[in-house]
Amino acid sequence: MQAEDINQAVYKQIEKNWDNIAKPLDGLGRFEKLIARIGAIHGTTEIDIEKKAVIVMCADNGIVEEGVSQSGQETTTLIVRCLGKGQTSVGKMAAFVGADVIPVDVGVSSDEAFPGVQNRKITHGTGNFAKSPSMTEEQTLEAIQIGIEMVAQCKKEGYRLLATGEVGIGNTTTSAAMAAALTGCKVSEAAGRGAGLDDRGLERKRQVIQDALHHYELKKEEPLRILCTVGGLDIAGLTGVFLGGMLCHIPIVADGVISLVAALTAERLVPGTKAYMIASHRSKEPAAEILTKELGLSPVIDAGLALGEGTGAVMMLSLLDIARTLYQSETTFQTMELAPYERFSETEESR
Ligand SMILES: Cc1cc2ncn([C@H]3O[C@H](COP(=O)(O)O)[C@@H](O)[C@H]3O)c2cc1C
Ligand SMILES: O=C(O)c1cccnc1
Repeated sequence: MQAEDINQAVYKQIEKNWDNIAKPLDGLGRFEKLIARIGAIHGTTEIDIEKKAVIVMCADNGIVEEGVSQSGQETTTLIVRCLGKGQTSVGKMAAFVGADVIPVDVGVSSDEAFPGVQNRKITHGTGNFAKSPSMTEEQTLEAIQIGIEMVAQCKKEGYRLLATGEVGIGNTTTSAAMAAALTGCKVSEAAGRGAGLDDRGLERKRQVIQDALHHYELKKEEPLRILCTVGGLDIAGLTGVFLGGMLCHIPIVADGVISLVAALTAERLVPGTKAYMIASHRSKEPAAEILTKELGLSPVIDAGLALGEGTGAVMMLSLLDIARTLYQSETTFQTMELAPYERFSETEESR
């Protein structure tokens, strides 16, 4: 599979349209480029991001047995139960922003039927990668397929912009392990406190990841094996969402470290997929910065967010909406009877 290029002619036209808005050239900074990229992905200079949603992949992680999270595994079930009713952080924030929340159970350990959550359960939580690989290749591919299908379904339903989120206690451990394996960075540079781990816990988390990476001898060039071995069903599902964005021409706004590790996995599986990704924020988890650098993405919000569920991505949806409002507005040099700025040098680098 190869990623299709985004529409460069549309991108350039949107850049020009921005210059016609009565403001300093490039005054809206990276938002101008992001709106241009959204239009280029959609293939039109008319930016329509009215219908949007956050897809929240939910799954349990066997590695929690090793004491790598401040919370117990049962917490995932409690959060997912509330998520389906719109009662968690992402539900409240998405309602404010006008985005739908689409929660998907790809592997929560309990057998509970969660109203408001799509049941695509592959298995009841993953294996503990300190003892055996998290998932089989079959399970991993199934989760990726589900992510792609979710985006294809959203496309059919008229969604124009999607964001990623997750719920799964222990998933900052799977993410840090994957980030270290995919980039070759040190475990100490990748692993953070997740949802509030104390000093001893953080030490244990680093050791567990270190031991596993030593044991499995994962190579950077094996993204699928890395995902199967130390990843999780939520990350695999999100990898599918990013691939789906590229296949269906829908921009995907990435949340924090868990989403970003899925984003890098998607890019490694199908180079070029990153053109369809938008980074939302600079997560407090240290691996996030390494991952965005590797992807060449520039997160916009820098507020020490460490919440997950897709909350940072949902905040970014509202910022994109604000930028879009100005782009589509009548605040042009013509309507304001002002002379437009002129670009003296039209070289690519100067823009
Ligand atoms: C009450 C609560 C609500 C959450 N919502 C998202 N997360 C976030 O924290 C979890 C990952 O952190 P770790 O790897 O340290 O377990 C994920 O579920 C993530 O979405 C939560 C965590 C908790 C405790
Ligand atoms: O970066 C994230 O997405 C994150 C950080 C801490 C806890 N949960 C998620």
